[in-house]
Amino acid sequence: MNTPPRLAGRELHRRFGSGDAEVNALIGVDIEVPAGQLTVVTGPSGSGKTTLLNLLGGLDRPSSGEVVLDGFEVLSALPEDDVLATRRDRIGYVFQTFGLIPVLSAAENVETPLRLRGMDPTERAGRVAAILERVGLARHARQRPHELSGGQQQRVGVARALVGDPDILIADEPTGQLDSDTAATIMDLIVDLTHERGLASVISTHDPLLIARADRVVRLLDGTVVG
Ligand SMILES: Nc1ncnc2c1ncn2[C@@H]1O[C@H](COP(=O)(O)OP(=O)(O)OP(=O)(O)O)[C@@H](O)[C@H]1O
Repeated sequence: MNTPPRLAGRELHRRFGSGDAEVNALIGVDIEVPAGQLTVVTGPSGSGKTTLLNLLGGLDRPSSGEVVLDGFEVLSALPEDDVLATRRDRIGYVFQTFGLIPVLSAAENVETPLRLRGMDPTERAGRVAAILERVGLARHARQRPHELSGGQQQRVGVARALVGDPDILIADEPTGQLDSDTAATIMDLIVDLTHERGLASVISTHDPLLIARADRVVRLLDGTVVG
């Protein structure tokens, strides 16, 4: 029997607005995001990439269609509290603009999701140290975001996304603010962590060099999959 994909979108439609102002951002999108693979969503500006990632990550709900976990759990139909619990326990998010809290150190930023879970301080400290080491920032743990380069800030972002040991990673244009060399190193890190940890990773990008590193590519145009 085939293993169902960790994360899938089935016949996803998302409409915004109504009447003359109605926008069909997604029109019947199917996507599979298997464990241990990096799936890249690409397409021109306005093609629906952010809308799709927001649905897959439980940050928004489809107008119709389903987001399905492990072949049976319909994330898009769960009550809001259960969506929040799934997001907290199973999904890590990386943002284009890093999303770090300026007054907190790198380690404190990474620790934030563990605090929200109520994890005890000793376990928190161990987990934070381990993931900072893995992303190459052990020596920068006490620095604040403004003391770090863009690439280092995004490493903090990746560490924060993964410190809680999620099995799904969602990243919307994670390298959009970075120069091309730095973007490549962040992409390599995401690819390696995806394979090491068996993550079902889905990221959006315009960058052809980054698309080339994907295990799977989904191309969007005007809200539909074109290849
Ligand atoms: N909240 C919203 N209200 C109205 N229209 C929206 C909303 N969010 C997205 N859209 C529209 O849906 C379409 C898809 O937008 P989306 O942001 O998903 O595209 P994208 O491929 O991520 O673009 P970019 O590469 O520029 O980030 C666009 O026409 C956009 O204007």
